[in-house]
Amino acid sequence: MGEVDPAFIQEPEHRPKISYIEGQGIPLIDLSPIHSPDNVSAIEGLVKEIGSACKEWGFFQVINHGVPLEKREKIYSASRKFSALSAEEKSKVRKSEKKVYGHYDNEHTKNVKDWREVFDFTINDPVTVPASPEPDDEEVTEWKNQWPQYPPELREVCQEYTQEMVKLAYKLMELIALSLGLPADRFHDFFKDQTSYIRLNHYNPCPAPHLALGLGRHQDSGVLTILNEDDVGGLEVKRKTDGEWVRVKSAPDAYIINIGDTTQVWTNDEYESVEHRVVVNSERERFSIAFFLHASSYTMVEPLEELTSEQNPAKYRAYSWGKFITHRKRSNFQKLSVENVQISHFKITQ
Ligand SMILES: O=C(O)CCC(=O)C(=O)O
Ligand SMILES: [Fe+2]
Repeated sequence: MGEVDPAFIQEPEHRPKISYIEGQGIPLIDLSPIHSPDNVSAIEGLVKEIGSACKEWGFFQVINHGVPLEKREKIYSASRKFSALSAEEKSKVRKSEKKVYGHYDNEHTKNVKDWREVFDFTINDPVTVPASPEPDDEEVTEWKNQWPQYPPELREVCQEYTQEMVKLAYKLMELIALSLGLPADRFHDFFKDQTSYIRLNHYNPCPAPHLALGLGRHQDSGVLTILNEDDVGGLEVKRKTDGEWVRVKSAPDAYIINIGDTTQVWTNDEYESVEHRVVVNSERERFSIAFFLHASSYTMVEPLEELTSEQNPAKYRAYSWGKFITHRKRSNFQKLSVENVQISHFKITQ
């Protein structure tokens, strides 16, 4: 049994189990119909599948998504090269409270250290956001990317990959809108100046995988996440039906999609954002790439009017997306004595 710094050790109830349940039930959805949009009945079938997946799991996988394999291979290759650089080299693009994108290996989830390193970049560089989380402060600031010298192609392959993610994200949001009985383009306006970003994840082999987690349990705070993982595995989803952790077994060439907190609020809890975490192992390193679809910073997030009624009143107060992310970014670099800002803080209690 290996030993790790106590900062990584999870409380006993959050440690991974030795044996795990493989998430066979996680829906696998074939997106082929989106490439022939005139086939109305195929689209209708797809919309139904997406709707049930969002409702029952909050997680699903998609195949025939249209993202060229070559673009994904290129970004993985650059990500591997970057992760192999010396700590000193990587520290040149280190994330900090002021420089919020770049490399980081000291992240905590719920105050326990994660066994991973990340490289983050915003897809709209620079992105304009509030200068502080203070509600009355109207000042804005810009968050900019930091690109390393090596590998030189990193920036370009990331930009190419971004275009594919944005296209797929819009398609998925159209299907989600239709599944809620809304016009396909209902969500588009929220993304004019989107604050979406991409995270290249790297999980090293861990000497104590029974005590630590690659990434502690959490929900994604944005609209939707589009994740690709290599063949190592480790992502676990908290099954809605019984609260058990189940392992996602990624299908070849699939993307794993999950609903985020913003969508939960927009849909007034119709589609819930589900907890997930990453388990590590002692033998193989793991890479994954996550695209986080986020609204424009000036968006006020609140249940959509069409999805609320007298019988189903709004369950959340409106909150500013820009203030929310500014709050989150600030607390990422401080040890927390109170819980990070969550959508539950905006819940209306009757
Ligand atoms: O690496 C993974 O499989 C999941 C990463 C994730 O959930 C996240 O970065 O929010
Ligand atoms: Fe996540």
